Amino acid sequence: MHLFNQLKLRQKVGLSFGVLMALMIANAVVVALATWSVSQQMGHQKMMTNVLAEVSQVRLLASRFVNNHSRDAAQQVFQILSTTRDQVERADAVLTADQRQSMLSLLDDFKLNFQKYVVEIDQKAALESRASALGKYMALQLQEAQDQTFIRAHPDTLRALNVLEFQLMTLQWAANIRPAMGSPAVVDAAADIHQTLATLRNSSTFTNGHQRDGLLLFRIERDALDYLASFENSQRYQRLNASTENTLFRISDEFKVAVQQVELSVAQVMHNRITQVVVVVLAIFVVSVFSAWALTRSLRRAILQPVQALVGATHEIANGNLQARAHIEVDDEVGELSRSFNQMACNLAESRVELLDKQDALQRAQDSLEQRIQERTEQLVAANHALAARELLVNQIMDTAPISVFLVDMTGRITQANSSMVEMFGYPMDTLIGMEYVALVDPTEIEMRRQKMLALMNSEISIVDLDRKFLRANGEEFWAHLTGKLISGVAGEKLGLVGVIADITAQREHQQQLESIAHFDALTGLPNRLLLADRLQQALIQCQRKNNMLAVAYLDLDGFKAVNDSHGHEAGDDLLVALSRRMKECLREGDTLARIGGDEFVAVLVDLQSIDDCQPLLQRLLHAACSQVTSNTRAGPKELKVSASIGVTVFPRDPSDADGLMRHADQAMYVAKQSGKNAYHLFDMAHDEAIKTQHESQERMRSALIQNELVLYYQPKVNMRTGQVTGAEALIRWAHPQHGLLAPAAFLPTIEDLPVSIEVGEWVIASALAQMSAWQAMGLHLPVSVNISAYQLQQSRFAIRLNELLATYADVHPSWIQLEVLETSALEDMGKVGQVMRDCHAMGVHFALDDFGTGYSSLTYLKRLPASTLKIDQSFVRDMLDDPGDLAIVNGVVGLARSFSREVIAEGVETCLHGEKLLSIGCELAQGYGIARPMPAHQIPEWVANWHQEARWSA
Ligand SMILES: Nc1nc2c(ncn2[C@@H]2O[C@H](COP(=O)(O)OP(=O)(O)OP(=O)(O)O)[C@@H](O)[C@H]2O)c(=O)[nH]1
Repeated sequence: MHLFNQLKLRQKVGLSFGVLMALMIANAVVVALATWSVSQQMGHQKMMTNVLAEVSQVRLLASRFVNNHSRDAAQQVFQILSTTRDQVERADAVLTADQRQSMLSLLDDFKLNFQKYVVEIDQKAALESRASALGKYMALQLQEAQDQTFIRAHPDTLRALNVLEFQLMTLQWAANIRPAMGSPAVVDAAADIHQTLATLRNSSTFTNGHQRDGLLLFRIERDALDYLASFENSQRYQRLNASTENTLFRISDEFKVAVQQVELSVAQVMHNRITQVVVVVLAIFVVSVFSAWALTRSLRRAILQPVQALVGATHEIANGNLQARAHIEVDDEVGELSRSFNQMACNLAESRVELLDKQDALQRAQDSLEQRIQERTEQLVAANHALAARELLVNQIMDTAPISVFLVDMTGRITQANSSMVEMFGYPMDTLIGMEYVALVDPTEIEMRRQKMLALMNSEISIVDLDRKFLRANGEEFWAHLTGKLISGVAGEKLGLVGVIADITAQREHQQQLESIAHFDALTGLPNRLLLADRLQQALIQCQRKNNMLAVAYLDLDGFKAVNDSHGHEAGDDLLVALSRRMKECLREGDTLARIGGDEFVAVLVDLQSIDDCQPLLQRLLHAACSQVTSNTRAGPKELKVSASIGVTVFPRDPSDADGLMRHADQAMYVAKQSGKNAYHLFDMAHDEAIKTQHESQERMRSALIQNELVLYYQPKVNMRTGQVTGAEALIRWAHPQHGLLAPAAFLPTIEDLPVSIEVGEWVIASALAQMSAWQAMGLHLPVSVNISAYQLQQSRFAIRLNELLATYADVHPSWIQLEVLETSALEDMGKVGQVMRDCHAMGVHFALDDFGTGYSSLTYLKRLPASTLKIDQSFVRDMLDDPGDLAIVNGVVGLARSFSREVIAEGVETCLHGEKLLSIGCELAQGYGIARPMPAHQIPEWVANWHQEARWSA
């Protein structure tokens, strides 16, 4: 034990563990050996039991074979015998050599006897079979013999045969009864048969030598003897069987006894072995328990007692006795531990002193810290108060605003809201807080709005500003303006959104009202001009898409002013309202009726397939417009009635734009009015084109006047006889910027009878006067004639305007200007024109009748118009040398002039001959290419100075 104490703790534990392990292994080995030995014995015993069971099985099968000769049973017996033999041969551990030899010889004997028995049984079966066959054959023979005539003649023989038959049957019967085997009955039956056969042999028939009968009887006898011999032999085998059977069962009994003895001895061995095992195991168990107890005791002394001493010292130190020490005199780890512990206790005592010093310092530091905390806390409380006051203020401001202000976190839930939001949406504050913002919008849009809001939060867009529909708690929808802005924390991290919602329901209603006012007529409620323009535009797009037609009907009430004037404005209003309603009723869905002012309406008729489609609608409109209406007049309610004039244009036959269609419908309405009212008129495109062209020409000519593009050329007029230049005809030319110098025929017809032609005519007179004034200033006094159209001459203010122009150029004497009246056939009111000419004449102005002779009423003009000169048309002059008709006319005109005391001048003098001829007729005044072509004004003075008549003219 002292030695054990000297060991280290680790060694003590290792040693104890080793001893315990050795004991456990020894226990395990003993138990394993015992188990193996017992199981061996049990195996032997089981084998013996098997052998015994097989012996019983062999007995059983052998008995079955004995009883029913079952070939299967015999086969199994041989099989089991062979198995058992193998087992016995291999059982050298159980059986002694003698036992084994004796068992094997018993088994071999049994097998030999069983084989013999099987052979005997087979032979017996063969004999019995033979006896049976012979028996049947005998019966047939006996039947044959009994049937023989001769036998019937010998009753003894017959009787002997009958007896024999009976005896054979008896034998048969006796043999078939197994208990009777070998019994006296069989022996007696056999003796009787011998007796009967002897009787038969001695019978007379047998002996009489009737060969055939004798042969038959002899055969019967022989067969009967054979039968009997077979039978007896089978009986012998039956006896052999019985003895072999006995031998068999005896051997098997002996074998069984031998096996049982072996089994008993095996059981005895097993019992002895189990007893030995139990004793050994118990002994080892006791040794183990003792060893464990001894080891535990040693360990207790070596470990527990020092540890307890250490624990005691620890408790003492824990209780404040830092002088306590553990007194342990062992050399192991516990001893080391106690020494370390004692050292630690010393250190602890020293540290404690230091600690107390430090604790004092710490206490002082803590006091100062607490004071600082106190001060800081007071500051924080003050700051919190300020913050709370500020928050209160902000909340009050937020709650005062009539708008919803709220905060939304990054998941889209409302985290803060003002009281206006509670009022606006009708949710209690605690429901609003935590609610998803998107629950406030239209439920069908929730998912889309949620996605958009989350996208906004994760985007760079910091603010949204839009109008949107929201939903109150009671399900009521309302329009509001939403402003949403991303909010961030101090570190720039996104915190969510701040939202402001302002209810704009009233604003929108006001806006809708304004829109309504802007688009609808206040009196009738019909669309106004603005909305009409929009609808017409849309209708045109649809019409082009559907490839059909639409009509624009411009409707103006007839005589509406009279209603106002006679019955008052209110009555007029009533009438407008009632007629608007009726007219609207007679249109189709899709058509538009608009009031564009006063008593003017426009209907847009859509989806027409042809122009004819609009006629029934227009008829209905006319009918509705002239229906009777009861209106409140100044004199009380009265039946009033007006009618309407409608102008219609149809798109795309009229391919104009919306404005063009309106204008054309208006023009057509004007025509309807002109044609007697209460009717509709379809706009005429060709007519419109003509007017347009006329208008353009007029505008172009005005522009030419303004741009000074018109110029006057002058063609000299001469006296061919005297060689005097008598004047010049002013001929207009257009110095067109693109087309060059244009003759009057190129542009005057386009402005014929248009107001601009008057302006051009006046310009010609004014320019000629200006030119005359200029020439005069140069010393050239040259009378000038200008052409005046019938249209201009018929203007009521012509004389006045001429006077004004003459007054402008006062230095030019009126008698120096001559007006050549063109197109005299176009003069409508001869009396009026005559008066104008006389008025002009009174001013000193002379007239010439141009192209005289071309019109068939020229003579009337000559008679009634106060013209001092006749101008022979150049067409007659040019051809008079060849055409006697023209010459006759020229002659006639010259004669007329002379008769009426008028001057005559010929134009179209192209050659010297023309001049000669005219002179010969008596016409001295002339103009034409033969004299001079028309020339610019600046060339005239030189030409006048240099011109000389043809020598032949003066002759
Ligand atoms: N009662 C009423 N009269 C209006 C209103 N607006 C315009 N008027 C009058 O309607 C009349 C329309 O004038 P016109 O179309 O020239 O009169 P009208 O007698 O129909 O002439 P025709 O069209 O040539 O047959 C004018 O006297 C306007 O003063 C309105 O809102 N109410």
